[in-house]
Amino acid sequence: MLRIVGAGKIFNTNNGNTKALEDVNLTVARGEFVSLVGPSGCGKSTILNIIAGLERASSGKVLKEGREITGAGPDRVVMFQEPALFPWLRVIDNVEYGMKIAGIPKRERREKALHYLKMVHLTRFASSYIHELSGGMRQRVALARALAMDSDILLMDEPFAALDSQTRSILHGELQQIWEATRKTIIFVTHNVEEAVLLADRVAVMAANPGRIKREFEIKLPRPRDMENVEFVYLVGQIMKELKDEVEKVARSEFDSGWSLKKSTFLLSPDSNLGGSI
Ligand SMILES: Nc1ncnc2c1ncn2[C@@H]1O[C@H](COP(=O)(O)OP(=O)(O)OP(=O)(O)O)[C@@H](O)[C@H]1O
Repeated sequence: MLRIVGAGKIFNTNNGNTKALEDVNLTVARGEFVSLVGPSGCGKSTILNIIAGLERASSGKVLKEGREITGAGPDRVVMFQEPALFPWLRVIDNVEYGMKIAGIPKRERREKALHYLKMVHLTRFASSYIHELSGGMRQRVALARALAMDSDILLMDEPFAALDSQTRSILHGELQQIWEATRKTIIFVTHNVEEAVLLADRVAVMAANPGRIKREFEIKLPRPRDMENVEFVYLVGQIMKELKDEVEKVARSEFDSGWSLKKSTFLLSPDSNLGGSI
């Protein structure tokens, strides 16, 4: 069980202090898949970084199995939008890299790397270099590398945002299979409400200025989920509605006066991906 208890975060910058998070409370059960959605700048990445131990909360705390997280650890792995792979290493060596740093013996890490490359269907490309792969394949290498660390928590920060919708859809399928096979706890940040509802057990909607959790939606639809299912569409609509005020609030503070967000722009965006707006 992972518990964020009353977490706040203040960044001190040259332009003064930014209150990025205030009183964030979130509990994630072992093996649960939780998505975080919210307007741009509401602190989604900051929450992931605090859980990862890459940032310290200014107030409150994060507990994992009752123990306070005070720094980074191999039990929590982060996966970013840009896969950050080493171009001079082959695919297999990229997957092995973290294990090598962790001091895992060569034979064991090779076996594990092959196991996870198989899971992301990239065995054939084990000896390829990164520039020879498409964006989707690179992100699958990053996923294999993250899985190979054997962490029990996978923190994913908009991992598929840069991919085209077909590739993203394939990766959704793979991620669901992997999650079902490994039962890792996943916290998944996305701007795409459909993606959140498709994958998660629970969607936490955040508010901005300061960042906090506004509402949580349990997604009880059976898997694999059908995006055209009436209940699916209804849930996406409900979450979008919850977000709309927040997105408007942020947009108003960022745009000129007189700006307004048309309802149609918001609800009818092609794949519920509100891009930079949320
Ligand atoms: N290292 C930092 N130093 C100063 N301010 C920061 C730092 N990191 C984040 N912030 C600020 O904290 C707030 C939350 O940022 P964060 O990146 O967590 O939001 P986000 O919801 O992930 O945004 P987006 O959806 O645009 O990626 C923003 O106002 C941001 O400018």
